[in-house]
Amino acid sequence: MKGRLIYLIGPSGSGKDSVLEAAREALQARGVRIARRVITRSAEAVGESAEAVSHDEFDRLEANGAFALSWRANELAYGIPAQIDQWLAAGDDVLVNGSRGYLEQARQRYPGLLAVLLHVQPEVLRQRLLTRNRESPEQIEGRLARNARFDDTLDGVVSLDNSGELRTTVQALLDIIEG
Ligand SMILES: Nc1ncnc2c1ncn2[C@@H]1O[C@H](COP(=O)(O)OP(=O)(O)O)[C@@H](O)[C@H]1O
Ligand SMILES: O=P(O)(O)OC[C@H]1O[C@H](OP(=O)(O)OP(=O)(O)O)[C@H](O)[C@@H]1O
Repeated sequence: MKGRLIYLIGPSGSGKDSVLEAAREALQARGVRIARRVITRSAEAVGESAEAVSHDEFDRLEANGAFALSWRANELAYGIPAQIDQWLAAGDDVLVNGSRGYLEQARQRYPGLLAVLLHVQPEVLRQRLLTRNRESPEQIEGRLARNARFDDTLDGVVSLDNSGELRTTVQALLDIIEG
């Protein structure tokens, strides 16, 4: 039986990376694989959950079919390694840190995907982006402005609130996955 693609999305700063890291052990214990993204972001700004490459290297990888999914946003390019198709074919569930803007394309390739939309209250979101201190103030404003395009427009997604404690969100995510 084929595995299920779990496609975690939400505004920049809503906590996708944090939730993935906090849930990593529990997910692995349940046999859920977590895809490591490839991103054209500077190496210092990428942790365990992503690999940094140059724009040229990204384009080369993409042209060579290295990605199951790839998209561009926030002046960056993001790729999900093609290896996830082997995991899914072997029957494993796979969790990816996805993009709202790319949801429909992802659905076309993986019709049965489970989309989980992380959200936090707007004032909390701005504060978290500022506290994270990874982007410039202009880039933060750009990311907040990008959200307006997605308000209430995402069909067929399960909502997951991350306004409170991380461990509460992790438990709720595990509940969603276990259905
Ligand atoms: N539940 C939470 N409570 C408090 N801070 C959080 C919570 N979730 C995430 N954060 C913080 O918010 C910031 C953005 O989280 P991050 O995981 O980088 O978001 P994303 O990957 O969606 O952009 C980080 O500084 C992170 O430590
Ligand atoms: O279409 P959107 O839903 O707006 O998503 C666009 C991209 O922004 C986020 O990544 P980003 O590199 O910004 O990671 P971050 O969320 O950790 O900031 C998200 O994971 C997507 O890759």
